Amino acid sequence: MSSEPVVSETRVLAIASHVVYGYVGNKMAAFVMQAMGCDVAALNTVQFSTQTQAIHLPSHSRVAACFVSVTDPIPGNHTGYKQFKGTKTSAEEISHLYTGLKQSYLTDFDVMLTGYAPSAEAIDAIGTIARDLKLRASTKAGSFFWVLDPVMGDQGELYVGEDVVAVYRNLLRDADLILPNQFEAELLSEIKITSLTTLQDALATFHKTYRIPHVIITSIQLSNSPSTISVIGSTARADFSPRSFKIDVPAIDCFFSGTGDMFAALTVVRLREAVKGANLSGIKSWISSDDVDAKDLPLAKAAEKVIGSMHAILVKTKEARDQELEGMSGPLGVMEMEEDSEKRLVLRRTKAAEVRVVRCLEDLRSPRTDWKAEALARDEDAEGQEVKKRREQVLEKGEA
Ligand SMILES: Nc1ncnc2c1ncn2[C@@H]1O[C@H](COP(=O)(O)OP(=O)(O)O)[C@@H](O)[C@H]1O
Ligand SMILES: Cc1ncc(COP(=O)(O)O)c(C=O)c1O
Repeated sequence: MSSEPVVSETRVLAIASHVVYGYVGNKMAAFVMQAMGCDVAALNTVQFSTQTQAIHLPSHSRVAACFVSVTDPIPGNHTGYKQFKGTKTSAEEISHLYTGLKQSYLTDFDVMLTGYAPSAEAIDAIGTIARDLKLRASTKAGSFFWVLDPVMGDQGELYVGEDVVAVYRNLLRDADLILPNQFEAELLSEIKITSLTTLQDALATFHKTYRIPHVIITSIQLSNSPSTISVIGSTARADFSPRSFKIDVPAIDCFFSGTGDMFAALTVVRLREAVKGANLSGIKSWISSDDVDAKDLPLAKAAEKVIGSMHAILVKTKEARDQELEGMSGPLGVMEMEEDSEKRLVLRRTKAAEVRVVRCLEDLRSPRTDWKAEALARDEDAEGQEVKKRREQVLEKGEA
């Protein structure tokens, strides 16, 4: 494993959550990008005590727009801590903070990375910032690239208001790369992904209808194999049809928090590197022709490295967590209040592991090279090729 070069001179505006404890949102993304040599300006959309995302509050109990104070117990499935406190940044505050940057002429960002935002209004405000940055970059013939992680939910459950979906759909046209998970891709494309064909249809919708040049669906269950996570990426061809690839990764039997943010941050770094720091905006400047095979796309090369780092770090996180949990199977009374018991209680209750990112800098910088992209065919293509092969065999036999 050779040490990888880090990206220099990349200025990123990162808009996502802040948590006091743990590694999700900007706590994860800003750390990763800074560790890899980027200058990061972090604008926080919430300030919470801990991760919360996987807590699925029913719509009627969703908390007020500006202040959150949730106490134990929270009903339903959750993978985060059962309680959290904190505040949400309003749309006005987000715009105000950006105005502050503009007034000081501090808007020369190469990339904007956006993650979780707490309301439709806040997401709208983020869209306005993206458009403004794009306009400013274009008037100076500069480069600007918006990586949009449309954080809305997972595995069939929304953890934002229903009004957020339409707001994201309105913003898609301005994004350069989107990073939905399977559920978010289905919500945005309005296509249920059940096969390679429907997957390609969803990708085609992003490219053709929304004119998004690049898409990575960060996790998808395509086959019936629960032991594999597929990462699917696509860069549009000149006619906006998908040119897609797949990278299969073994699923680790553990829930992690912050993996979406880690994936996004590493993608920013590795994509800049894959195009050798070139202007990311204007797909033509760094993808010369339609002949480039899907598996050789800069997006695919970047994704291979992203996964190479992530998988190594997640394996180590799981090992460390297993060690911590080892020997904790004895009875644990809620009344045991000494520090160790409290910690054990928290560990047991919290299903989502905090990724050990700060302890694994070497894995961030020198990704493993085990995961390779392969071009993705459409079901129909595969079927068509099978039919063609059989026809050729019949013809050969006939001629013989
Ligand atoms: N249990 C897991 N096993 C292996 N890899 C995982 C696991 N959970 C997350 N990942 C990695 O994290 C990436 C992003 O995860 P994903 O669940 O799609 O993020 P999110 O839904 O938070 O946006 C995946 O592409 C995969 O590489
Ligand atoms: C407040 C909060 N909690 C938890 C998460 C979990 O993140 P992930 O979906 O990447 O695991 C996020 C992600 O942005 C978050 O903002």
